[in-house]
Amino acid sequence: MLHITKEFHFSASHRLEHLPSDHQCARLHGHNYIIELKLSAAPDQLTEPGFVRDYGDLADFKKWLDHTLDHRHLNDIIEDRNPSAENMAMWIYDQWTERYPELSAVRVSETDKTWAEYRP
Ligand SMILES: Nc1nc2c(c(=O)[nH]1)N=C([C@H](O)[C@H](O)COP(=O)(O)OP(=O)(O)OP(=O)(O)O)CN2
Ligand SMILES: [Zn+2]
Repeated sequence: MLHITKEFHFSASHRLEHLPSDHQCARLHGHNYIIELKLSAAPDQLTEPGFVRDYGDLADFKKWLDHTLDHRHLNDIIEDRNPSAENMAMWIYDQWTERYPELSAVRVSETDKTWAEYRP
């Protein structure tokens, strides 16, 4: 298998529910998020130029990210689940798997030390 990844950045606020009230993440705070999309294909499925998919095709995702999540309060956008990094990774995967059938994983970083990954 061949795998490609591209990373995207946005900033947003959130507040995590179901945590003890003294947990720091129960309070309103923000992150400079990094999202990584991973796309995969078998060698015989590469496009003629030898791509899993042209990185440039992911411009749609960047536009959506800027419009939907950048400088927003995530609790207002992702209404059906707590906006943890894990839930964000699953939510983004579900929104984009139809548009990019080669999508194999979504990774979400909230801080420079943490990553959550969804790989169905
Ligand atoms: N498994 C998860 N744990 C935590 C999540 C999450 O989404 N999934 N989210 C948070 C907070 O929103 C935030 O990311 C804080 O993370 P944390 O690493 O605990 O915070 P710090 O940067 O302050 O950690 P230091 O160890 O002090 O650098 C919390 N947990
Ligand atoms: Zn947080």
